Amino acid sequence: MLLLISPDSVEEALDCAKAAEYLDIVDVKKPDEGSLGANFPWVIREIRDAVPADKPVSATVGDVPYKPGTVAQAALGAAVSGATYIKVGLYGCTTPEQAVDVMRGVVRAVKDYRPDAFVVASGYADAHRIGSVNPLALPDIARVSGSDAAMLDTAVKDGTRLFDHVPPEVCAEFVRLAHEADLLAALAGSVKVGDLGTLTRIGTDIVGVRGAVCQGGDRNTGRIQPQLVADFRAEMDRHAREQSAAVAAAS
Ligand SMILES: O=C[C@H](O)COP(=O)(O)O
Repeated sequence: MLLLISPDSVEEALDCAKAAEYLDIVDVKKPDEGSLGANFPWVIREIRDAVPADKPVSATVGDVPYKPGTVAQAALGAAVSGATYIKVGLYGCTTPEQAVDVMRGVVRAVKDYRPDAFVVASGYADAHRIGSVNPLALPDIARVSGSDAAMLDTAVKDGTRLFDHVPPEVCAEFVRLAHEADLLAALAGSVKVGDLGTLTRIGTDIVGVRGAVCQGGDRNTGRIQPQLVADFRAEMDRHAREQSAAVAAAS
């Protein structure tokens, strides 16, 4: 499982850089503009310059409306600014057809510019609260649009968490559908260390976190702490070892 960490500024990205050996992807966002709020192009560029070259930089394009042209242009902006993972939060899409429209535009805009870029179609575990597409529709939206990964995060950061809205067995189905479509499955939403056993067991490919590695567990007022990133990774590695041992014992 890969660890994606979301700093909200160049300063926090520098703290991520101190913990670079423990994380896999640095994800640029602007939490005060929403769960997948987009940051400025110059911030993406500065963060790209600040973190080690072998760590991919991801950028969120926003909690986007159903406006395929607008979103495609914004996604290209993130790629031009140095992001190689482009994450789109399909907030304003109420049907899978609308979501596919948006993601097709993003895939074309991004991959025409940079064929090796990685496009992530993100929905929301708490989609029922915002009238957005059903979480289990995301793998097919990603497949049909030519995206590389399907993701779930939470739209409303009010202390409720991924598993409060999409229980583990439904997350497992999400992962299964993504793998069946040859996509990576990414899960986030106030994930805590205690969730790592389940996320590992169901085969999650990427776990995205912010709050869990911020001081006091607070994604808004706390800053990312390199030691908390190291601790989180240690738990991920422990669960991965236990999972491998269990699989070996069962075979
Ligand atoms: O993409 C990951 C998100 O930033 C998760 O943030 P969170 O762990 O505070 O919900």
